[in-house]
Amino acid sequence: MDVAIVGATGDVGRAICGQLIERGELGPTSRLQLVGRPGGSSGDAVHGLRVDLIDAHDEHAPHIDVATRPEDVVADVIVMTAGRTLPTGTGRPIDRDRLAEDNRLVFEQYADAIAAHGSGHEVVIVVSNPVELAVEVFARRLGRHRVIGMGAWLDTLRFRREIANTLGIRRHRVGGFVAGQHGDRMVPLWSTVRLRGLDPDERFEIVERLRGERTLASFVSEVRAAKQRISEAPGIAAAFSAVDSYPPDIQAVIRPYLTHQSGAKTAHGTANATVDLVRTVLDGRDIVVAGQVLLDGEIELGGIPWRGVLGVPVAVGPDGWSRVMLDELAPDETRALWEVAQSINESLVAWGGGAR
Ligand SMILES: NC(=O)c1ccc[n+]([C@@H]2O[C@H](COP(=O)([O-])OP(=O)(O)OC[C@H]3O[C@@H](n4cnc5c(N)ncnc54)[C@H](O)[C@@H]3O)[C@@H](O)[C@H]2O)c1
Repeated sequence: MDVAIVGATGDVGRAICGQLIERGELGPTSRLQLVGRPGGSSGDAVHGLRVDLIDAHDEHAPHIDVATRPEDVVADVIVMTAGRTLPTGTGRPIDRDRLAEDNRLVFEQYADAIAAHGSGHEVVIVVSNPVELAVEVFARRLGRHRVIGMGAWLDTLRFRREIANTLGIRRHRVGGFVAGQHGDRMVPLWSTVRLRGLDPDERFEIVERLRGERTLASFVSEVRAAKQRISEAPGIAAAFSAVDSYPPDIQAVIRPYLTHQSGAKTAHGTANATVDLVRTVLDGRDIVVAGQVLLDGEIELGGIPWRGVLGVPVAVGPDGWSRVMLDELAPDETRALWEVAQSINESLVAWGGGAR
């Protein structure tokens, strides 16, 4: 199987290339295509990146080649990680509208080229922000089931890690999903949390303790207040310490926010979640992950079959996602998901993404 990384020379793109090879997801008979921007600095840098990756991993590297035109992108799985990112630096405002304006053209350029020149079977994993806009643009051109945004899976892994960390166990013992919009408007689905090795009563008791009296009705305002408080910390180390005092779902939003703001960005965690999804597609079996997908009535929100991009648990296999895997949710979860879903559709219209 072949994988293409659009935006390979960016921070996230490089980390994905490294992890794909180091984790052994692409054997010597596979192909890794590094895609750079025609005329941009990445158009030159992809050639250098290719040599550097071969230098590092010659014994087990896949065949690595380069493309600098959207119409030359060829692979079974295409990872979209090109485009502008949110600025780093503490206290910098987050302007998603501006990001959407800049990146929409990049998304359209690649989506149009893949629709015109591709095999018709590629699965696209979207990393670039705003994830919801990119999913909308690619899904409308390539077909809904072949496009998965990885933001909900990254949010899910962060939520599981914060729960695991609070309990002093490893992340692989924690199950459960995050839905909604990637980032601040994620919806942590506490009702889906599972703890390996514990029976339902024990789990219920632990979740109650971790969560306290809170419901998702206060989640957005809690995140806002937490961000404000950590921004007032006397330094970055103090700000990271302050994060430890919050419940796991709030930590899952503000710790990566602070990581990005610190200037370190979140390239390795993002790459890990992306490579998970690539492996899931290459694996050949249906596996349940969370992802941003374009829904066409698969779930009901606000009493109507919902249409629009939303992060939900989905079964993913070699042809993309096939089914939404949501059992009955708690009332506060349904409500939060509905509010977020409406807000995403409004944003997509404002960003010219063409939500129905
Ligand atoms: N979904 C997530 O969880 C998540 C997490 C982190 C970053 N991101 C997003 O991923 C994207 C990349 O982040 P980064 O930190 O690697 O940014 P970066 O600035 O380091 O890299 C972006 C890369 O995209 C390339 N690029 C820009 N336009 C291009 C085009 N038309 N064709 C090919 N390449 C092009 C640039 O040359 C650069 O190499 C951003 O949109 C960022 O917001 C998403």
